[in-house]
Amino acid sequence: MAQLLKVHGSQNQFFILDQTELKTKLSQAELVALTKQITDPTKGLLDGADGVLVIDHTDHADALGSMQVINTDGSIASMCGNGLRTVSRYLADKYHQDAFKVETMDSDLAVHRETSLAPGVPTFSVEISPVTFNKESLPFKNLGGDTLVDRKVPAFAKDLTFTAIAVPNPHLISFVSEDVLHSDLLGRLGRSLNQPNNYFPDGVNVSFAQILDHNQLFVRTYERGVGFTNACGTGMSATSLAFCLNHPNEADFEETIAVYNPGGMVKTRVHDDDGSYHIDLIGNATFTHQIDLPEADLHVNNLTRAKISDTGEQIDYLNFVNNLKQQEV
Ligand SMILES: N[C@@H](CCC[C@H](N)C(=O)O)C(=O)O
Repeated sequence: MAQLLKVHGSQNQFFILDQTELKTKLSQAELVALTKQITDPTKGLLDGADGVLVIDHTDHADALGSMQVINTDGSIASMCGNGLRTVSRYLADKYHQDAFKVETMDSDLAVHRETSLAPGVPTFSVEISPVTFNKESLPFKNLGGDTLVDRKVPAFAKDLTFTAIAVPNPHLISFVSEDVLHSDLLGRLGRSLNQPNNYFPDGVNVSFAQILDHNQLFVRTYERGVGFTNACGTGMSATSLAFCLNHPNEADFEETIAVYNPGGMVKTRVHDDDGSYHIDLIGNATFTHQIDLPEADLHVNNLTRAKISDTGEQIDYLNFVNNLKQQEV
């Protein structure tokens, strides 16, 4: 039998597949086919998900494993912050270690177990880096400069300013009013920049942020390869950096920033090492279900014999979210 886990970070939902536990690893084409099927809200399992996180062996020093991120549409992402927390918990439990690195597409990232955000809510901190702003690394074009930091882009919206940051997956960020946050602009912009367009040839994750207070944000994201998501970890990290850079009187480097999102809340800490930035992303790593199915079925993308068991962890996560709401009232 093979095993998958249904997991989430701030209710950004994924399936975890550990290739090292299989007799025969899935090929890349099989992984993509499985992702498109299992994450589909109607044809998949457990109302689908935003992607699949594939764990494999690594030979990199200090790393316990590697993580590949496959978005629900089958595209590959260089990073996933919420997903990395859940992969970190999986590897921490498997190898009985609380601090180590995980190999991702562009870099080996330091992760560690953190004090729980709430009872029964396993919590991990993950490094978000490398951070770049140049148009080649995002990539972007036709935006009138080599970087885009707190600048108006009338083609995107008349009265808003935008910041583009790669962490290393690409993010476009704007600080907006509550009305704009809940308008249809984010969806329209996200959709148009994630089909063939004149600005972001590889697409881009688009986040709108509302400043709630000093070192406090609410962030909503339209994700590349996914659409609207409950939360985007790299998006909230990139937005925290933009918060420190563009609103220096309202946000502090090296201090904890609370980032609320439709799926809950995470904490970030933005570090400035002489103009080179990295971010700590701290939040839940919840396993909601275990799925057992014959390994042969995974290879042919047949989910009909999957046996699903509930871990019971979601109740504790929802208590954590309900307590956040009570604190806000
Ligand atoms: N939800 C993720 C980001 C997933 C990748 C993204 N859709 C992309 O294509 O860059 C996160 O938590 O960071």
